[in-house]
Amino acid sequence: MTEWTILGAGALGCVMAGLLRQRGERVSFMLSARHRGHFHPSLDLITLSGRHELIQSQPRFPEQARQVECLLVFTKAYQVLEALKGLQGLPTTTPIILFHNGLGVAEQVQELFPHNPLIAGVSSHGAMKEGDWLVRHTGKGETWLGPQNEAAKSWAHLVKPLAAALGHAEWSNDITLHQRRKLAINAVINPLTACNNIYNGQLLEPRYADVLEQLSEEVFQVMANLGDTEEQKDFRRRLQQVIELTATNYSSMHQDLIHGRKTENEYITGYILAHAGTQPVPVSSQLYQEIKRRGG
Ligand SMILES: NC(=O)C1=CN([C@@H]2O[C@H](COP(=O)(O)OP(=O)(O)OC[C@H]3O[C@@H](n4cnc5c(N)ncnc54)[C@H](OP(=O)(O)O)[C@@H]3O)[C@@H](O)[C@H]2O)C=CC1
Ligand SMILES: CC(C)(CO)C(=O)C(=O)O
Repeated sequence: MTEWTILGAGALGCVMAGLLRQRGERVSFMLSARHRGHFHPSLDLITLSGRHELIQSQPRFPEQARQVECLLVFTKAYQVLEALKGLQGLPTTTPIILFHNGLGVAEQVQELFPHNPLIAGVSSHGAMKEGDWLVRHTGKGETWLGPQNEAAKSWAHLVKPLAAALGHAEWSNDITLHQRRKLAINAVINPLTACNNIYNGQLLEPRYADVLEQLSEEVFQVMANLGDTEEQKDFRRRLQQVIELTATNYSSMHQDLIHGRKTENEYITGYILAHAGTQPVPVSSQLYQEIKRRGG
């Protein structure tokens, strides 16, 4: 049985580790230097039904990269490269699966590990960190995997154990489409909620109707120019659904900004700006600059 090594023991990485362990999968965590010399307690996973489950896993450090069989990367987009640079001993046959939000990182990972199967993952599970080694699974979602290079094309079988553990996992040969569709939602909800200091559901208040409309239009047009054939009404319906489903949540960008952490602005709204071409994207530009100005 393959051992899944999780790089990024944060909210989502810990929930995924917990779900895999619950199905009897072998799981280890590739930890950052700050965990060295510390006692590594069991992970306390609060399930969707509110039950606490203690999860045992194997701690590992970068010098053990040679032993990694399958690497699942759950760091923030801006942490991926730094975290992977420490794993130069990784066997060239080990698949690397990137789960961060936003786009633009995989190309750099490909340069760093040109021979490894490189897979993109898109997950809509919800996870929240409530303390040290204490995470809450806040929402069950879909998980899509797909190849980012030639070497990855023969790894579709990975979805079978993942589907058994996560409830859903599917392989898509057009994973970029899934990534862009998720990014489009994030590019509307995240910067608007972060800059206005509101939870997701407040976007449906009449005072945000105009800006929501303008930003949705900008993001939709950029994606359409990139070749996405989704109709605008379907995009708006999807957006509305996510806002309603996550109405009481603060978006990840809101939480990062309010806690003084770096955001994924560069990989979400930055991606929209970088791919706008000649299309004007004034709302995205303004939000991008505002988040930067506030240190995010
Ligand atoms: N949370 C959610 O519900 C969802 C999140 N996502 C996406 O998944 C990604 C992860 O999100 P989330 O789990 O919330 O983020 P977190 O910040 O909770 O987790 C990231 C983790 O990565 C670890 N990390 C950073 N650098 C390194 C390194 N060099 N070596 C080892 N570990 C490292 C951090 O550990 P340390 O503290 O030790 O530095 C941290 O625990 C993001 O891109 C997010 O947008 C996608 C869907 C849902
Ligand atoms: C879907 C959404 C917007 C939920 O808050 C999200 O993915 C995020 O906050 O990053």
